[in-house]
Order: sequence, then structure tokens, then C-alpha cells
Amino acid sequence: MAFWSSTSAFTSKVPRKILFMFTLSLSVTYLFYSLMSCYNSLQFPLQENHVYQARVVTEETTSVAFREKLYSTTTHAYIDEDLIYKTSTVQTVTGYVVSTVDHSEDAESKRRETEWVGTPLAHTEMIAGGLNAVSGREHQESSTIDDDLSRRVNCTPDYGVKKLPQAIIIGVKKGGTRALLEALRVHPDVRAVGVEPHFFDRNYEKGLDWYRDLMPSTLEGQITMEKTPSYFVTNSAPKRIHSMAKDTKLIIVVRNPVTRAISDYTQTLSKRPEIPTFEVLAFKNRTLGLIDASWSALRIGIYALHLESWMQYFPLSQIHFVSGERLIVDPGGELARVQDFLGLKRIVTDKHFYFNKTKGFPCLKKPEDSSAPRCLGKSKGRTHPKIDSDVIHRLHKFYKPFNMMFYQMTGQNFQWEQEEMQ
Ligand SMILES: Nc1ncnc2c1ncn2[C@@H]1O[C@H](COP(=O)(O)OS(=O)(=O)O)[C@@H](OP(=O)(O)O)[C@H]1O
Repeated sequence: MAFWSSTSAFTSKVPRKILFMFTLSLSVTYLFYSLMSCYNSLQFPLQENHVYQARVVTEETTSVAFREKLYSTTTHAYIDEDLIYKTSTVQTVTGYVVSTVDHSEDAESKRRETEWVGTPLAHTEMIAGGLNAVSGREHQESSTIDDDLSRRVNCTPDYGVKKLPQAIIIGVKKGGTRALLEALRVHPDVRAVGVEPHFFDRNYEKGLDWYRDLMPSTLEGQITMEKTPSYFVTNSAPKRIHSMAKDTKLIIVVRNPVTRAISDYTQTLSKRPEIPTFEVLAFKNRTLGLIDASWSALRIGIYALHLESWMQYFPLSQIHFVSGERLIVDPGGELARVQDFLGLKRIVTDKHFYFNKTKGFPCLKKPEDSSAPRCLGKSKGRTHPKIDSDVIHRLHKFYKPFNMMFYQMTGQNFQWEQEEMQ
């Protein structure tokens, strides 16, 4: 009673207008905090790719660690003078995923590698990242994490629908495929899965639903993409991709096969330092100058041979070739051609890149809402071991007829022979 009487005394003393204003301001404050808590999910997909919730996923990741750390709000990514992050666990970095997975290498490459630093991953990509971090883990598990995330991270589910990719970077391994994909992801109409799904070579039996589920959701007008460089040398891949969708656009990043082979070897060497030298592996019989073309590092570079199988299923107009060399010296130019091929507006231009002297490669400039420029990780742009010049020369000779055939098939001269003359 006392309460009611004091309340009515209070209301009678305070003008109604003030009471109304007070109630209104309380409601507005409440509304503001509700909206803030949904902020993560509301951002997507209104801004560029790099505004999604982010995770740092690396090789030490375990399912448990993934779950535990997924919701951490502490930033533990390190940045060195070169502005290149070094990471070691799964961490949440506001607005960015600091690494993605690259499974282009065979057994040893199941390890996770730090890729573009500060690269954003969409919701599904994080799931795939977490999933792939734990070898042998089935997709079922990723779905669990997915649901969990939807509940705990997003106030609303992911926007758009998951679609099978309309464009795939099918190769070549060590050509510059990661650099290309990450640059394309800057485009607001490109949504790509950060991990290499290896669907058409290793996971085909899992079915198209599994594959589609790995993809990020897209809105109308957005293109879904993925990259798995080993598709290019997988015999069954052309037929399989064709049977998924015969209008799939294919992108192949090619690089001088000799440098590509050395890059491939350098990657293996970094994981297995005990392997024989490049010179030993390159020859069946060095005295006779007999090249071992069955060595995968060399076989991958016989582009004409592999391209032939693709051309049995896809017209050339559906295949776009990117020069790995030009992608480094003129990323804007190469990106312009790729965007044209994909039917996209030329949004990713020179303005998005700067040359990082320490890295020795172009890096993506920092987006407006971040403090981090984005260079690829340490596994991209490794220092190659010095290879005997006569071996290099012998390899150039070996590749020359195949390169000529490749230029003829594609109608483009990639000028790898010029490099030999320099
Ligand atoms: N911007 C930028 N930053 C770093 N590295 C760049 C870039 N553009 C192209 N490259 C070259 O990409 C090579 C790795 O190729 P991939 O990404 O196709 O490798 S992988 O197949 O996915 O492992 C990598 O090969 P290596 O130099 O031999 O490490 C680079 O030369």
C-alpha cells in the first residue's frame, strides 16, 4: 500500500511529459544493446568479405580447442615488422580470420599452413577450417559445430543460400592459386571457401550435398568459388566437374614449369628435410640426361598433357589462364582479366595491392575497417634452394616442346623460354 501511495504521489508530482521521455530513452537504450549483440550476423553480407566473424585456424587446432577458443574475444595474433601475422592456435580476431587451410600438398600438406594473413573466412569456411584441422574427422562433426555456432555466435542464421561453385580454380599447384583466390575474395560478389575441399579428387564419394555444404552462403548475383590445384592433374576431375555443371568456369594459374617444380620441391623439403636433392630426383639417369617425368614435381608441369583431358569436356571459352608470373608483377592487370572472365564488375584493381618489400610480393592493402594489411603466409614465397644451372637448362629443354604445345592450345604465349635466355 505504502509503495502504491508513494508511486502515485511521485507520478502526480512529475510532469507526464518527463515520464514519457524517460520511458522512451530506456526503450531506445534497450533496443540499441539488442542490436549491438546481433552485430556480427547483421554485418554479413552488406560489406566486403572481410567483415565476417573471424577465426585463426592453424595446424595445432583440435576439435576441442576449436570449440573452446572459438568464442574467445581475446586477440592473440602476432604481427611482426613485416606486418605478417604469426599464429599458432585458434583465435578470434575481430573481423578477420588470420589463416586458412591449404591442402594442395599430398600427405604432408595435411598440416595446416598459414595463408593470407588477416584473410576473412565466412561462417562455413571457419567450419571447414576447423573440420580439416582434425584429420579424419567427418563432416557430420562440422555440422555440429555449425549448429553450435549458429546458436552462439549468430543472432540470425547465415544469409543467402549455399550453392555449388560456379567457378573453380583447378590449378596449378604452386602457380599462385592462393594469391589469386584471396584477391578475388575482396570482390563483394565473390564468396569462396577458404579451405581446399578436394572434392573432385579425394572426397567425391561424400557426394554433392557434402560439397555444397562446405560452401559459404551467397546472395543472388554472388559467385561461389573454391580452389583445389590438384584437380588439374586428376584424370577423373574434368568428367566429374562437367557432370556437376557443364557451364562451370575454370581458372588455371600457370607458371614456368621449371620454377613451379622447384617451388613444389621446396615445399616438400620444408616438411621432409631428409629427401634427396632436386638434382637427384629430377633424373632417371643424370649422366644420360634422362629426366624422370614420373616425378610429380615434374609431371605436373607438362601442362599440355593435362589440359587435353579438360578440353575433352570443356570448351576453351570456359577456361581462363592466369599467368603466375604476371600475377606477381601486375596483380591488378591479371585480376581485371579474371573479373571479366567471371562476368564481374572490375572492382579489385591495382588500388587494392601494394608491394611489400620484406615479403617480396604484392600484398592486399588493409581494408578500411582493419589495422592489418594482408600478405600471404610463410608457406607462400619461400626461398628456393639453388639448383645446378645445367639441371635448370636441361629442364627448360625438356619442357620446351610441351610449352609450345600449350601455347598453341591456349592461344597464349607465356614466354617461359625468355626466362631461360636471361
Ligand atoms: N602475392 C603473393 N604472395 C605470395 N606468393 C605469391 C603471391 N603471388 C603469387 N605467389 C606465388 O604463389 C606460389 C604458391 O602458389 P599456390 O598458392 O598455388 O601454392 S599451393 O599449390 O596452393 O600450395 C608461391 O610460390 P613460392 O614462391 O615458390 O613459394 C609464390 O611465388
